[in-house]
Amino acid sequence: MPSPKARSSAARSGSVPCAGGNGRYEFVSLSRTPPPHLLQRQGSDPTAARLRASESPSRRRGSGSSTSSTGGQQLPEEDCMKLNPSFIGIALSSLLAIDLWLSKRLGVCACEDASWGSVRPLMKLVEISGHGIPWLAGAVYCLYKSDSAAGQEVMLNLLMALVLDLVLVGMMKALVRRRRPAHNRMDMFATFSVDGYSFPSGHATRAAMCARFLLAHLVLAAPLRVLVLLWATFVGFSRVLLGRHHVTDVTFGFLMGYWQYNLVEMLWLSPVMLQSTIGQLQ
Ligand SMILES: CC(C)=CCC/C(C)=C/CC/C(C)=C/COP(=O)(O)O
Repeated sequence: MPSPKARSSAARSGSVPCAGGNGRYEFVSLSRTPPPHLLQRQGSDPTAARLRASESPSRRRGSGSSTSSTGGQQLPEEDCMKLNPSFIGIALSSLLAIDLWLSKRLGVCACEDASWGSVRPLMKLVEISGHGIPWLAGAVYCLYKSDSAAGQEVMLNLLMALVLDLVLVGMMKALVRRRRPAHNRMDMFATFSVDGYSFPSGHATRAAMCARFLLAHLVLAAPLRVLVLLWATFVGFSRVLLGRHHVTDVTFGFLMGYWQYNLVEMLWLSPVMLQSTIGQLQ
């Protein structure tokens, strides 16, 4: 075995230890051509195979053929590519690892025994405030009760926005099929089958979209506008605290909800348009 000192100097010089035929370790430089006796052994040595695989693609291409020939062994190019992860691949798996770790650390209300388990009932109230059913019921009730054409128009479009949100989030969840965090307890009120999936958070999309909708179409005093923004933020944050979602599910949910409001504005249903559509149908 090399001494720790030998190992650290090897790391500095860009060389790696490799088991020699007599059981002793020898050092091979990654930047220089290995001596012939080692080249021969690399053909069947797994350590050497890893070294070849981690060689940069440009160096491999430099060999002038679609196969790398080292020590007389022909190695298919695709095999090397599989073992040599791209920068984007490494960045994505690092982000995923941070996401899993952070989501687990923040899931402090995931059950009653968790560190903030006592506030779980309060978090579940926040969860209900962002659920689809109260929002749909509220929009239908306000549409029915509204006696002005402008009020009816706004409520009709809110209803359309809520249905659009359910459809888009359902499609996205079915497409991505990311599992909810392992520490989540599936005790949610009224869910669809796709709600078994985690990405994106439907509560976060709805909170972001409805907050934008209310701020744009209701005349609210400044403290109420701040309250709407705080509510939307808290709904998203509570998803992670309850252990329902990963941080990235909520972040993406907010972005998607923000964008969904743009779509609602584009598809805005006006009374004139509705009348002409109904006229065409008759
Ligand atoms: C009228 C009707 C069919 C309403 C359906 C409303 C409904 C069940 C919405 C699902 C809301 C929900 C549980 C979304 C999941 O949110 P995440 O934040 O956990 O993704």
